[in-house]
Amino acid sequence: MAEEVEEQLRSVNQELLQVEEQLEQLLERQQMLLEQQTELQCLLDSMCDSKSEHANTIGQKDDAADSAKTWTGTFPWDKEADSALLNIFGLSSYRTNQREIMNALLSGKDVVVIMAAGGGKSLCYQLPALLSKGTTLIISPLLSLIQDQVMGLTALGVAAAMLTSVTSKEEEKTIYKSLEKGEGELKLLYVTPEKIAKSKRFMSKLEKCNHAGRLSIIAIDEAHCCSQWGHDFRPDYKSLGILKKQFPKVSMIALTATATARVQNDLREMLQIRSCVKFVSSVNRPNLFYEVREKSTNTQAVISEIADFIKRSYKKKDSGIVYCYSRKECEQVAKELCLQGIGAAYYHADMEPNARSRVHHQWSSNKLQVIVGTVAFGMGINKPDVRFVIHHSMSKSLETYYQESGRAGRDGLPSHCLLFYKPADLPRHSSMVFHEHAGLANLYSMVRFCQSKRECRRAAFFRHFGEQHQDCNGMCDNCALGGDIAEKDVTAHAQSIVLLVKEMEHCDKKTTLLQLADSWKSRANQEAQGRADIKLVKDLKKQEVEQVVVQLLLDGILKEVFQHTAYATNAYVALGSLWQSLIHD
Ligand SMILES: Nc1ncnc2c1ncn2[C@@H]1O[C@H](COP(=O)(O)OP(=O)(O)OP(=O)(O)O)[C@@H](O)[C@H]1O
Repeated sequence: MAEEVEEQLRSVNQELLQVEEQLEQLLERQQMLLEQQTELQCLLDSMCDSKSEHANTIGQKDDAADSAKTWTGTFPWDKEADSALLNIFGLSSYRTNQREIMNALLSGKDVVVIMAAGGGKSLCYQLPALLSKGTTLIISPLLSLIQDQVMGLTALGVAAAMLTSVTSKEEEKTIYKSLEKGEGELKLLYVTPEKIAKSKRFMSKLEKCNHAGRLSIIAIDEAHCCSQWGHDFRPDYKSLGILKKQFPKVSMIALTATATARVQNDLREMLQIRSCVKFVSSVNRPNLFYEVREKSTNTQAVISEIADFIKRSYKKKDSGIVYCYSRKECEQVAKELCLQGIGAAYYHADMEPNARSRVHHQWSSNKLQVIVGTVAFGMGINKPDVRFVIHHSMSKSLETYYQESGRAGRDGLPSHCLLFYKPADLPRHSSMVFHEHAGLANLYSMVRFCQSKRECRRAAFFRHFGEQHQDCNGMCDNCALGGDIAEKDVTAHAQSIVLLVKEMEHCDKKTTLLQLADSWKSRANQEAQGRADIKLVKDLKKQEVEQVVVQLLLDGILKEVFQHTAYATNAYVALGSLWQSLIHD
């Protein structure tokens, strides 16, 4: 009798365990669906926004949704603006939306600008700053970016200054006098967001400047840094919401090259400019050719392929950038490229600032053909004639990749963006971004881009940024060469990989992505001995098995889990919530 009860108890316990497991899986699935729901709602909102913007152009009046068309007419400052454009900036005409943005801003509107890398965002606040009475405040995330801008403006004879960690006490005094008492001319003042977040003294001077009617415009550069959903969230940007509260009458302009619908909504919310005028230019860069190549597991072979590509395609030694994942890789790749006769030098955050700016300067002045950098070689690069950007490893998100590759061809001439991808690069990336908000989701969108052998690369960008599809004109590998793909049905392989993980989990064994691919391949080959139905396994190369595993991760059938050791975060593979449907299909 007791044995029977014990047996029943065991069975109930077992079923309870299964129920708990299923509950956990359902909760995860719920979380994933909730995130998707928010994402889709944002996308829908932004579509409605642009619909009402369109309605506005054909006659309906809606203050919150003005369109570019509203801002094309004649304005009192036209003459003065045209003259400053030519005589100060040396430019003969406006680029798309620049004039309209200026008109909206000078009419007292708050403005959000999404404009592709190299589109000419700076002019959108610099020109209005010169036409306005008083000082324009610009918040920008990086010291180097600020230094470049102030140097450029000063060379044009514009009264620009910055308040940063490298500003001398003397300069600071002059700037504060100008803000407080209007002494001396100060048209543009650049600060980092920390100044707004942490300096009460600065905020009180700004208050006085505004009180005297001398704070004309507030510009937020790289505004995607406001959003946790963006690829480069900066906590100090969170405090910028105070600006609209404190200076409600001062027009604000927020600018970025990349913002999904969700990021756009987020930054409008954060900056308290919900009823702003939005100017969204296309993310399309028609002159860039996008290509993803399979990356060899042999380090030397990858570098040789990069060197061959550069030597064969750019006989005139045109400028280029090679992005690497780590500082060590940067140094190694630069050294190898030099050995293969290419003028290259590395650039990363571990270098002396002087050495870094020397390398940057040599490259900018064409004394050096290739700069091999980490992400530290980032914002503020405005060399127009970069003919190629090569990624030795993928970026951590599609937005980051769009920005980095977008440094090619800012002059509008044909340029090449080449990315080397191998599935084995995923684990080190994922353990790096795991702690970031939406880090894994952003990384997976990058991996989807790399894994795809069919979809137009541009279409992936359009979808990601919620934009309508435009013709690629054969300017990506999948459109240009898409016909030659050999298809393999890997359903059976995928199912047996999932079963292997299930078995491992049952025995409480952990496995990394690469170990899993390895152990599955050797086991499957053993099983295949003498069995016709699983012969296919032998057809798969190791990289292809890894690709199948990665695809299972992207589809949520497998998931990455992370564990801390004393030294590192290790990524393991576990079963995701959809495994049952895969097994039972
Ligand atoms: N109207 C114009 N006519 C010709 N060139 C222009 C015009 N406006 C801007 N440019 C040039 O385009 C280049 C890019 O401008 P800017 O640095 O403002 O781009 P950006 O949109 O801020 O790019 P990023 O996001 O990469 O920083 C600069 O060299 C600038 O002088």
